[in-house]
Amino acid sequence: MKILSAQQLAEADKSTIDKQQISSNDLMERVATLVFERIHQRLNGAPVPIKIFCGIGNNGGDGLAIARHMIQHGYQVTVYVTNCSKKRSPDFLVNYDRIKDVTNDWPILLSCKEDFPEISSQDIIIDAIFGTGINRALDGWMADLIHYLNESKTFKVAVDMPSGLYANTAHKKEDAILKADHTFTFQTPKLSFFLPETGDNVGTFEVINIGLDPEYMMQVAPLAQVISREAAQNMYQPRKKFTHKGNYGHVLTFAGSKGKMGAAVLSAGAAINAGAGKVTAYIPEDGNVMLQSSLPEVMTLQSEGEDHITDFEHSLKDTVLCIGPGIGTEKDTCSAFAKAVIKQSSPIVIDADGILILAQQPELLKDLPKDSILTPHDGELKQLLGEWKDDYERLEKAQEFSKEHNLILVLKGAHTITVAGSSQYVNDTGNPGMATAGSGDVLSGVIAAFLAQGYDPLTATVFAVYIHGASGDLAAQTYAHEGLKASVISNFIGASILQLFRNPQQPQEPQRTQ
Ligand SMILES: NC(=O)C1=CN([C@@H]2O[C@H](COP(=O)(O)OP(=O)(O)OC[C@H]3O[C@@H](n4cnc5c(N)ncnc54)[C@H](OP(=O)(O)O)[C@@H]3O)[C@@H](O)[C@H]2O)[C@@H](O)CC1
Ligand SMILES: [K+]
Repeated sequence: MKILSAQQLAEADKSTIDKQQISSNDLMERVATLVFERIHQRLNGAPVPIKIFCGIGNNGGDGLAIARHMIQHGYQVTVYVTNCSKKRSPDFLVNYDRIKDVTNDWPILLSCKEDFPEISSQDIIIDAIFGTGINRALDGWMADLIHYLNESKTFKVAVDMPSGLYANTAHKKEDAILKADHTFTFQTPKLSFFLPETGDNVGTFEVINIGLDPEYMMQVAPLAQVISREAAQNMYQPRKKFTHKGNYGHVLTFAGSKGKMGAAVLSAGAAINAGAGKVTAYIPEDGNVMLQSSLPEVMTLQSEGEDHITDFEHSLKDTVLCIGPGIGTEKDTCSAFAKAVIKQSSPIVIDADGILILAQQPELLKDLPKDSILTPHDGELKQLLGEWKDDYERLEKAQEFSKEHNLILVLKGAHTITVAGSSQYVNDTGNPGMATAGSGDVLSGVIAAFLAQGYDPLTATVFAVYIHGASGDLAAQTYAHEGLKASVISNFIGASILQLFRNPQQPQEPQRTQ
């Protein structure tokens, strides 16, 4: 699913009105009806007090139209309009009149702090103050209103966007932004929903298809793409019947050191669990017993170094190299790392200490095969790119780095973002339980396994990130977030691939009858 900028959404809006030969107010009515239906499905006529706060632009117009539908269906609604400017949008004005036709009264105008209504914990707040048209930080009593609403303990639903939030530009820390519990957003999610500095304002969100011009939506170059289940289904490459392990590639993991042999077990184990035909773990000598007893399916090669890898003399022909988990940054490990990456001609997966070594020896970057994949967490990313001032600069710097070195960057986080040149792919699977030691080692093994099975580097990466998150989601259904650990996530890889093609309505287990 594409993520568009606020400006692109306004263009899509215009194009829809032209092509579908409807008025902008017809489109607003369509949107408001769709939001109303979703709210009605959930509330089912419940007699809860609902307070709808409307701005004076089109987001406010949406709010007024939603309010009208709710009132006509018997809901207990009070409508407030933030009287912050005389410049009201034409569609706001149409709906301002229409609601009066229904209630025989004008909505309550708010013009200063003293006008703020009392809010009880039973209320539901619907926020239709600002949407994609916000163009500067809120100030004065409007900022106070947002803080006032945030302080209330009530459930808050945002229309299109939480008010005060920009769709795709950076905020200052002190900006007033509504903290919604749920957001109904129109046509495409906004980039700010996925970024750590702003994502928490959105709560859970659902994207409502409001039928914007399909032609525009098809041709527009998005800011980023969210990898949906459908996209992941299309990436999957089923195995063919008359094949053997040689058809599914050979992964060589270069991982582990004394005290961190788990990283070697996890990356090699994940590569096997994600379908690599063969996996060899290249490890320090002392780790051999542990690795062989933990992973009988995996072959080993040992470095002469007993507690860390000190050398690398092996051939990498027809092998996918996955390098870095738990290797440390000893001097001889760094030279072994350099030897291995220089030898390799096909894309390499580089994680953890491997990224730190690259940051220390940036001259190695030019020796990396094109489309090699780096999977840094933010600490490692800062070593590569330096500090950034906000989430957007982080993405810009990552894009520049990716273009300059012809590499794919996997920016790990709540919504992992894969950056390949100017393209960005936002992952929507995964959960906070996956913030656990070794989770990244598993991801590197999964990416390597898909590369080995013949997926192109970008698809291998984006698909692996999706499957890794989906494995964590499935595992969390049994283990809860707290009980998740990296080896458990790895054991759910197969189940998450199966789940890709299961009907979501289908029960996962037979219903038990007592
Ligand atoms: N895209 C689509 O396809 C569809 C979009 N739709 C809906 O339209 C919404 C976008 O509507 P919109 O463009 O009218 O902008 P909106 O968010 O209501 O605010 C604009 C007003 O805010 C003002 N303003 C701005 N910043 C301010 C500040 N800091 N402090 C104070 N004022 C500030 C600004 O005033 P000005 O900058 O001119 O002073 C202007 O008056 C979108 O989110 C969705 O809900 C659907 O109805 C149909 C399909
Ligand atoms: K809003």
